[in-house]
Amino acid sequence: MGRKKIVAGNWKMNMTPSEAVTLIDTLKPLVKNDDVDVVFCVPAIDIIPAIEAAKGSNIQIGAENMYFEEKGAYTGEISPNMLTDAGVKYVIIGHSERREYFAETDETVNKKVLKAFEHGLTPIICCGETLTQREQGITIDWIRQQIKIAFLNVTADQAKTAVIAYEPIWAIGTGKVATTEQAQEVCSAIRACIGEIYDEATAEAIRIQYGGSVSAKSAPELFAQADIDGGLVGGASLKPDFGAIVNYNK
Ligand SMILES: O=C(CO)COP(=O)(O)O
Repeated sequence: MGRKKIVAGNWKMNMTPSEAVTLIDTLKPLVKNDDVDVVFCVPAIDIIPAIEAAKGSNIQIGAENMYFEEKGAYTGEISPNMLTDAGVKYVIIGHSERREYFAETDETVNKKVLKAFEHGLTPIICCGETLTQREQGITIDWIRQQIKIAFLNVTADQAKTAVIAYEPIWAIGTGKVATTEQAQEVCSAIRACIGEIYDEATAEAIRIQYGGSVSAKSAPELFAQADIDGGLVGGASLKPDFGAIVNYNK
């Protein structure tokens, strides 16, 4: 049994609530594809209007981040309960921009991943190397470390339902997409690492996305790779192009 593809948009810090509704109305008819799970990860303030706007479509709404505590004195943070109560199913954890600008670490990523599973949220767990790391030949070592810490104390049953997004930092927002071979090589190493931590069945079940300058042009070849189960799309998820990316196989 094959893994179902999953294509997620990461809107980052774009779209006001009213712009979110307009964009979803525009994209709704373009992102129909029974072969693909379609997720729009939107800013927290857009979640409620986005869920309303996406009703009756195949679009699921995700969050871009959440905190790892249940509630309390954490000014500015969003709790897992707030997300599930609003109808959110997916949450991006540990995006490289969160790690770079908001001091997230492999350890906080792990806490958030555990908390997401506790609440029945599917985490989209991000990993990726810098250009320097790639040039120094330590990409696979680095990614394995990120994965091993992110999955500490995660059970095999939980891991089977997780999504991992491999996003080379040098390919994000740069128009520099990793070559198909580079992307497949790392996604295959991630699957092997999951196999080592858990077992073959877990490695086969987990879904691994590629992210970094994914476009309507690059998506078909990327998503056809054995270990690439879809994409996490930034810039192109804000445009009608996203419809073509979701329909990469048509
Ligand atoms: O960071 C990304 C998705 O999370 C990728 O962004 P771009 O598609 O804009 O390169």
